[in-house]
Amino acid sequence: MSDLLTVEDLNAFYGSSQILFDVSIDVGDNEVIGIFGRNGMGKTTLLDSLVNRIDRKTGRVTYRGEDISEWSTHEIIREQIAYVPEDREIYPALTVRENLELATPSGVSDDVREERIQNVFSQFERLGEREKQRGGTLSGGEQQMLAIGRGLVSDPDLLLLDEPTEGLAPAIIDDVVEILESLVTGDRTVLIVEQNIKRMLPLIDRGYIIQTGEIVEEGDSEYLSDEEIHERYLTV
Ligand SMILES: Nc1ncnc2c1ncn2[C@@H]1O[C@H](COP(=O)(O)OP(=O)(O)OP(=O)(O)O)[C@@H](O)[C@H]1O
Repeated sequence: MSDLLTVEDLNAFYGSSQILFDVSIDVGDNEVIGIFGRNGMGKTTLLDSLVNRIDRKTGRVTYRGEDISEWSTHEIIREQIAYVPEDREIYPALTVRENLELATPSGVSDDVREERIQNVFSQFERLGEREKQRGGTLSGGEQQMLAIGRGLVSDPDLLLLDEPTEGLAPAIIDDVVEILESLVTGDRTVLIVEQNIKRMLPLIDRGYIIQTGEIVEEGDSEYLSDEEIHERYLTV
């Protein structure tokens, strides 16, 4: 399997605070990778660093063999890397369809845009049924679906998902896990950041655990299912 994304010795800073320390990870083509850790450990900062939404960083980020460390966020997103942030960033006053239309990259023809929106609707039927409903009136799970749909209309080669189950009621988490299951089957490459390791383990191929900005464990889903690891790094 070839590497799609490689991160080497990443150090990330907000102002004078260092948040990440020598983080190295790799993501192979078609792999589903998890990054797990408690609140405030640096998971979001890692994703933000990949797309350069951060004050300052050192280290190297390579995508398809090309060094993208110094690229702007806009240039990185244009390379088919879609980022679904934790706060979802949907437009509450716009309809589901308008949210999806706006997220489709400019330069895509009307036909292709429509095809991609229809693909999202066939993957997430509930969104199709609510096509004309405003984003802000959707349930938490549906808003997460829409946020992921907004990522998918760029037809990404790599999807970055920040805490898709964060802040959702348990029944809605079930829905989101189901959405993620349908997302990770097939040939998609996904990097998921989560606290909820137990729900994510069945979905991922491999994962990393991050503790105060450092990678402290890595392994396949079987290795990461060890309760001792959960107690040490994940249970609050
Ligand atoms: N914009 C910022 N300015 C300064 N410090 C920040 C900023 N964003 C995050 N931090 C700090 O960086 C550290 C890591 O935060 P980060 O959001 O990456 O953690 P996380 O593991 O994603 O946790 P959470 O689940 O709370 O999002 C925290 O101490 C946080 O306070």
